[in-house]
Formats: sequence, C-alpha cells, structure tokens
Amino acid sequence: MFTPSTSKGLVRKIGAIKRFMASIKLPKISELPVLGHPLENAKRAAAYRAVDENLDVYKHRVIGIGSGSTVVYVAQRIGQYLKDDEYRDYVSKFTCVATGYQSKQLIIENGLSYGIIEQYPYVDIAFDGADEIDPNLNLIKGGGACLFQEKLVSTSTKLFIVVADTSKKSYTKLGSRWTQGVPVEVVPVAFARVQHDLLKLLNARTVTLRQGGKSKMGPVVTDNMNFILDACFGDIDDPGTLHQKIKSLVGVVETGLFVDNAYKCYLGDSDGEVHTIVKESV
Ligand SMILES: O=C(CO)[C@H](O)[C@H](O)COP(=O)(O)O
Repeated sequence: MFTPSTSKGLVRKIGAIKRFMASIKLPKISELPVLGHPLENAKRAAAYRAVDENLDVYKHRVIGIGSGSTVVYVAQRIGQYLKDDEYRDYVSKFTCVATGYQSKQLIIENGLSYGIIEQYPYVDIAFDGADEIDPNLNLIKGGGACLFQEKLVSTSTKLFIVVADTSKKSYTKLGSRWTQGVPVEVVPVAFARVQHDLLKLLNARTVTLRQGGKSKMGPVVTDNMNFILDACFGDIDDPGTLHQKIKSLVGVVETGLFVDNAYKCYLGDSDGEVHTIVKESV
C-alpha cells in the first residue's frame, strides 16, 4: 500500500538519483577504458574527437546523426554531454534528425530528442561514417544501405563531419579500397533496367543486386522501400561526373558518391590517435 512514509522515501530516492545524475561529468578522452577490439578503439577515438571539436553545445540546435558502426560513438558522446550538468540545459534543447531507422534508435537510446527532417530541414551540424574517403574528401557511402537519407541530411548542413577508422582512407582514387562497388538506390520496379544501363551505358564492370544474406532472403529493402545495386567501376577518375551520369538514369533514387559535401574527416587508429582531413574552403 502507498503511504505518506513510502512517498517520503520515494522523494528521497528521486533526490539522490538526481544528485547522482547531476554529478556525472563528461568522460575525458584521455581517461577512457580501452575497448576489447582495436577497431572499436579507432572508431570511438574518431567519433569522440569529432564531437568534442565540432559540436557547439551553445549554438547548435539541429544535429544530424548518420548510420553505421562508427556513428554509434557519436550518439554516445552527445548522450554523455546531455548527462553533464554543465551542458544538460543546452543539449536537452537539441533536436536530432536521423538518416534511417538505426540512427533513429541511436538517438532515442542515448536520451536525445528525435525530430523529423521534414520539420527541421536546416541542420546545424551532421556526423556520419563512410566506406571510403579520398584525399579531397569525396566519399563512397551506402555500405549499410542508408545512402539516400544520409545524402539528404549531409547536404542539409554546411558542417558535415565524417568519422571513420583509418582503413577507410584511400590514398588515390575512390573505388581502390571499397571494391564492392558504388551503392545505388533504385526504385524496385526499375532495378533490372538500371542494372542493364549501368553495364551497357556507363560501362560498369559488374552490377549486383544487394541481397539480405542470412538475415533476409531476397534483396535488401532500404528504409525507403527501395533496392540497392552495387556497381563496380574500378578506380573512379571523376566521382562528380560518374555521380551525375548514374543519377540521370531512370529509376535511380540516389548514389553513394558523396562529392564536395564533407567539411572535415576524423580518422581514428587503434592506439586512439586521430588524423584529420579538412576541406580547403567551406
Ligand atoms: O554509409 C553508411 C551506411 O549506409 C555508413 O556510414 C558506412 O557504411 C560506414 O559504416 P561503419 O561506420 O560501420 O564503417
């Protein structure tokens, strides 16, 4: 039964929890425990540094959260700011827009407020991963099949920050490290036609309809109910022109070539070292 004494106890407990929460401080990067897998250390190092150096807690209000395994640490870090009493009042006013269901879940799991891009079409800053990054900050994205909403969010901000481990850096041309092909999101009914056009008109070496594998029989269906074709062109000389040509095919929704879009890239290695690539001008 609920009595005044149990209610007093409850109030005391809530007070204690609040005091405990208020005492949580943003963990210092230099004091973080080492993670079990070297690659996870690399991803966390890049993501935490990217957030610490670019997120303006006092000015930014609409934050884009991308997809993939590296961006998990971005959402985690922003969640840590939310718990710190120095930043809580500001971070609690953030609205985070997502690039798909995974990032929506990340936003919610980290206690951040989720908003839809239809209501927040201007994004102050966006963070996302990449599958390959060239020296000019052109990217291949879409390894996780989220490329359309990733492009929507990343082109809705001037501050698009990329987070990755160093294995994603290409020293020469896009397509030299990410060899499974450029992801192309297509309307399902048009997939065979686009596949044919990519091979015959744009000279793709191979074009594969991405399959769900063990977790789903048949083609991968994106968050927008489309299919993904992986089109392999070898080393890509001119990503901008290739993107335009693919985009002009009937049935193509978006390509995974992100050209002249990223502002800065953070590449982490397993020792926790982080290297950056910065775009010359914004
Ligand atoms: O483009 C993406 C999903 O469509 C991801 O950002 C990209 O695949 C990188 O993922 P990860 O951080 O797991 O390496």
